[in-house]
Amino acid sequence: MSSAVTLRGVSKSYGETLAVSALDLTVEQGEIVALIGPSGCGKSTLLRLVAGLERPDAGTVAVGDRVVAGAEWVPPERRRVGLVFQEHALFPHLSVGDNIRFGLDRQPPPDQDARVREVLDLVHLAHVVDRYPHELSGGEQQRVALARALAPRPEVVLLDEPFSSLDESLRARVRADTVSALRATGTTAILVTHDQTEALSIGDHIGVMRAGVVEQWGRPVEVFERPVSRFVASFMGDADFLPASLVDGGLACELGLVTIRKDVPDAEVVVRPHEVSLRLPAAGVTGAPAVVDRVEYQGPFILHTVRLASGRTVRSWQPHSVRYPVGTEVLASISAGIVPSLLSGDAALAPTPTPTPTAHPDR
Ligand SMILES: Nc1ncnc2c1ncn2[C@@H]1O[C@H](COP(=O)(O)OP(=O)(O)OP(=O)(O)O)[C@@H](O)[C@H]1O
Repeated sequence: MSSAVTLRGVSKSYGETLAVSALDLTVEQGEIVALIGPSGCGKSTLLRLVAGLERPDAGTVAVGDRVVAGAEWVPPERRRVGLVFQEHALFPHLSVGDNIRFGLDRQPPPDQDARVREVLDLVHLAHVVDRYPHELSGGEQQRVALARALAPRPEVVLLDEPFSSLDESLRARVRADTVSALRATGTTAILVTHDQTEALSIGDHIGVMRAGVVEQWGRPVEVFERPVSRFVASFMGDADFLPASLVDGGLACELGLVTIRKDVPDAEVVVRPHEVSLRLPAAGVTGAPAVVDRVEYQGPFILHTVRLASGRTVRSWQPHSVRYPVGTEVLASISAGIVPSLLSGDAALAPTPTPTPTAHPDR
């Protein structure tokens, strides 16, 4: 598979601020990539560098096989890059059809008309071709913006928080329409988002950015289940950190044995709320004694925060039907089949051999 976008050693500063720092990135053709990271980490700057709205101070940017920044400079309008921003940025005085036709001015008018119909069909908005932007809902405007970006058949579409101005239920629908339009046309896309669920659900790859660099690049499951650092573990979902110590069978945290390896005495264990089981004490039930400290109703789940004997707390999602009142004594353990990530300092350790699922240091 050939690359659609390649960045090599790309840096960009604004005065004293290093927005993007010696960054390497390869996006394959047809992929949807989600970039996520805290505010100010350089996500939008990266998109602007690919679009040609900024020039890199160092490094090269290529779109397809063509270098567009670095040794060469190709202006934005000749990069075959489509843009969709948070603010829909449609021309208010042009109809939907003319907004889309705007980027097709080099094609004969009959071809333009056919393409306008085609891209509006893709986003299920053929019926609004003659309306003006103010006659559309926010979600419709965003889908028209996508149609306009797709119309000239770009090599890559860059989407900068395209759904963030939409309310939650609409966002899910527009997101699904966007993904299916991108997939149907095989268009490569780089999407900037603040929303972890969005990144995990639509990215073929996710780049977790921090301070101008991509701290982890991986498939959603890798980024979520095998974070490379404390930062990624805490940024991509809720995580609690428990110190581990050496016991007879390997390395254990307060919730039980986590690995048979013994070579990392100062490790910490990363546990997420869906990985922690809580059960009421009974014969044959094992786990670390804990007391329910806080209970939050979260719709499909009930988040329980429990205090362990050490005074540390961990969170556990319980199904809708289970709600232990504050003060309930429970036994907490890492759910069967879960292999928690381990940290040494701020860096993750490579995946480790697992203990037998029932092992617990207290029993
Ligand atoms: N035109 C500019 N002039 C000066 N500084 C800038 C400019 N654009 C961005 N920056 C700075 O560069 C850094 C990266 O900004 P960027 O907009 O790329 O971050 P971001 O990750 O997209 O943030 P957000 O999620 O808040 O949109 C920030 O510190 C920002 O203040």
